[in-house]
Amino acid sequence: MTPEGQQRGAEVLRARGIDGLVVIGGDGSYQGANKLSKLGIKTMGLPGTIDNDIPFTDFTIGFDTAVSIVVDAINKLRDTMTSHERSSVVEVMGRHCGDIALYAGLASGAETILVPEVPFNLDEVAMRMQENFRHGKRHSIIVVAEGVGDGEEIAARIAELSGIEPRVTCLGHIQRGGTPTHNDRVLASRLGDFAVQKLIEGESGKACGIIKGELVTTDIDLVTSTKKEFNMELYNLALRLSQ
Ligand SMILES: Nc1ncnc2c1ncn2[C@@H]1O[C@H](COP(=O)(O)OP(=O)(O)O)[C@@H](O)[C@H]1O
Ligand SMILES: O=P(O)(O)OC[C@H]1O[C@](O)(COP(=O)(O)O)[C@@H](O)[C@@H]1O
Repeated sequence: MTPEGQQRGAEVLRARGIDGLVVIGGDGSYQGANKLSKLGIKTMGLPGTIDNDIPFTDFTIGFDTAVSIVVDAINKLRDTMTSHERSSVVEVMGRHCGDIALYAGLASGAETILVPEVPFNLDEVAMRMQENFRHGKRHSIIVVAEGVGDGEEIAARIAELSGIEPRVTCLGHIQRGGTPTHNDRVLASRLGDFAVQKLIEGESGKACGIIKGELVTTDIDLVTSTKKEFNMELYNLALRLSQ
């Protein structure tokens, strides 16, 4: 947004007597909130994105719901994969962040999880599928974060390398809609209340988050200039459990 647009935004808020603003969103929303705060509007950011890609919070509002939709879909797919002895590539959202793939893959016992944060080798994936097949496990679920590449292309390459042709399911915008989980509702309620409390106490230019169950605020400048760290511990756990 242009500086004029930001200035106009601040003027409109003042003219309407709005003395505090809670902005819910991701990086773009936080940039806007930060600008408004620097123009004298008391502003707090709340992390709202299905991707869970905002640093200084363990979870973002919407992430739990998206993960639960993916887990539900994989549970359903697994029934046919086992009965028909097939494999599936499931493409999930997360253009730059593999958290949806990681949490949903771990929760649903996916055999392989491919995320943009961790380099991978499709030869190894294919070899593992063939080995499993030889040992009698004739189905496989491969969860792919969209940031890694196109699910169809990945499936085609796996078929070439392994001789096992996976079905592809791209969950797309299904992951973004529907009824929020109770975890998301509780998180949103707690964070919303906390943001308003902090505004009343006079804080501004901060983003609210939850770290190890505790509600925290962090300077928006720091949040927007930091990349969220990928949880390698969970990734390695998923890898161990799938072997
Ligand atoms: N520098 C900025 N100043 C003011 N508003 C901004 C700025 N950057 C982004 N925005 C506004 O924030 C909103 C949300 O940003 P967007 O990138 O679409 O989503 P997200 O918050 O999920 O990253 C947009 O309407 C955009 O106009
Ligand atoms: O409609 P598109 O362009 O595929 O966009 C979907 C994008 O939105 C996201 O779901 C994130 O959206 P939110 O930050 O609004 O939750 C990404 O995972 C995905 O890349």
